[in-house]
Amino acid sequence: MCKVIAVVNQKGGVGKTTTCGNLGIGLARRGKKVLLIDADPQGDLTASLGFINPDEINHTLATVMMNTINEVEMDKDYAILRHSEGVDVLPSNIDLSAMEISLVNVMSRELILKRYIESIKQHYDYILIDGMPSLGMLTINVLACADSVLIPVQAAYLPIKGLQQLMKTIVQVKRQLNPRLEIEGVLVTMFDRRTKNARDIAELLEENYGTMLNVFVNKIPLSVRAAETTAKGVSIFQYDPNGSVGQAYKALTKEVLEDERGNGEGD
Ligand SMILES: Nc1ncnc2c1ncn2[C@@H]1O[C@H](COP(=O)(O)OP(=O)(O)OP(=O)(O)O)[C@@H](O)[C@H]1O
Ligand SMILES: [Mg+2]
Repeated sequence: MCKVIAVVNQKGGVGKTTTCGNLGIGLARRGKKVLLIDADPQGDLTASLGFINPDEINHTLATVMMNTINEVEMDKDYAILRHSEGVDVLPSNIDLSAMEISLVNVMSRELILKRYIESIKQHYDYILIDGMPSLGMLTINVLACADSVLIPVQAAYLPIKGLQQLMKTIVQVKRQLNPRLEIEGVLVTMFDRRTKNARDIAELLEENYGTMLNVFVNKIPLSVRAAETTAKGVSIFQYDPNGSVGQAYKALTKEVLEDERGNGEGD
């Protein structure tokens, strides 16, 4: 059984891409067959995995979605790139912006990505989707095809309003498009335990959302190492396996896998 996890938050720069890449590679290191989908026209996930010029890639999520709309057959490897650390990557670039705009005129436009995912999911244990910082039609597509949502939240700043808006969208998608959508959890990122502000925000999150949402026990510490990996095109496990961020993503991977076991699946 394949599980599709959407990494989503309409707030920018909260650690979505970093989490998607490192959790995905973390799961692959635990023997899982993983596909990472870059669903952001910025192409950050694509670039951070070492495919440094996303705009020069011809076959991307945009062409995959266009082919899906036009019912053009694709083989299962169409547009898929392979990363040296054992994950498959479906890249994106600026073409995805035009794609999102053109969705306006398409029938069942919320479900295009879902149609594609259904056609390839038998080949994977996990599909992780890196969302863009907006709640537009692409994000709706991402939520409509996911089994669960992982919400990274930056420890320095808690946008309660933004989270409420996100929850509202998730509830709407659940009601109208995807009844089985669940919350995987809220992940505190860039956590600096030395600052009172960060500790307060972590506490606030627990207090306000702890009963409704699963707040991951493991927080991702603030560390320049996390940012440095991006430039190297590798995961934190390769770049700095024993550092605090590597350990935290390893623990997060374990939490995600344990959750699976709790549902009677997993390794
Ligand atoms: N734990 C961390 N410690 C320090 N810096 C981090 C950490 N995690 C991510 N960063 C850096 O913070 C910036 C934002 O992270 P990232 O790109 O993952 O966020 P995002 O939510 O995907 O952003 P966007 O909304 O633009 O897609 C990046 O420069 C990244 O390298
Ligand atoms: Mg990103």
